[in-house]
Amino acid sequence: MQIAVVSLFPEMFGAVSEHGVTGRAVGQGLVTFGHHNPRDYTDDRHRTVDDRPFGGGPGMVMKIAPLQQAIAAARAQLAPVARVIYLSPQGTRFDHAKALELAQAQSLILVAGRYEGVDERLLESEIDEELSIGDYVLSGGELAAMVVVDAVIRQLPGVLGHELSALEDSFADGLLDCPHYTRPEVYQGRAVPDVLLSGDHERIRRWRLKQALGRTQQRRPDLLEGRTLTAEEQELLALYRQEQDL
Ligand SMILES: O=C(NCc1ccc(CNCc2ncc[nH]2)cc1)c1csc2nc[nH]c(=O)c12
Repeated sequence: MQIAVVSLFPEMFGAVSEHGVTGRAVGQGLVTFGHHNPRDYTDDRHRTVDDRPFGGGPGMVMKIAPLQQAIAAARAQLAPVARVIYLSPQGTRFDHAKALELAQAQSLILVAGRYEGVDERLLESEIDEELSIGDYVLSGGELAAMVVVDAVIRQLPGVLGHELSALEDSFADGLLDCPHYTRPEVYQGRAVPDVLLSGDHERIRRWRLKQALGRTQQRRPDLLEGRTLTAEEQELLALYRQEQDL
């Protein structure tokens, strides 16, 4: 997959392109990662990328031309059909389904805004879709773009160790994750649940599924609404509630 970002702060993206699983994917060439700074496409001495809003009001708006030229440069570098996404508080909510969908694309161009946003005519002429990562106010689109990059790269074949880990990623099957433990077996008087030390893999599988179901119901009941529970899951959830005196 080819990814290009259009941003005034390209150096921010090192967080995903130079570290961890995503950094390794870039290093291995599973993903190519480029960036284009609209400031490099300005033609005035002050390299102006923003201007005051028509109609007045606070803040500044990003000018069309530098963005459009940066996007054109990105298009020129990528495979012909690139999906162009603008990260925006006005966008549709990014989720796992969208990450899976974007992972099918041959190339992605992610446009991150600053200031109050971009001239609407840029959106009309260049952007295929707008994505938000949630209902809170960020200082720009870069962090949101990195969230999208990380979630999408993880879904590419060959990126994660054994394929199963992507499937086991409980968001993939709509549940929150179970608790995790590692050495020591007792830490400051707190012991690891015996079941995990039992070596009984079926018992461990059931315990983990019970915990995932119970925690999902307690913390994110909305995730269970769209999900039919198997007979085993219903049984385990009932057990969890008994154990928690729910
Ligand atoms: O560029 C982003 N944010 C910068 C930003 C933040 C606030 C405003 C000002 N909005 C005024 C307003 N809001 C409602 C009515 N009027 C403009 C731009 C961003 C990209 S994706 C994303 N996902 C979640 N949160 C985000 O902030 C983002």
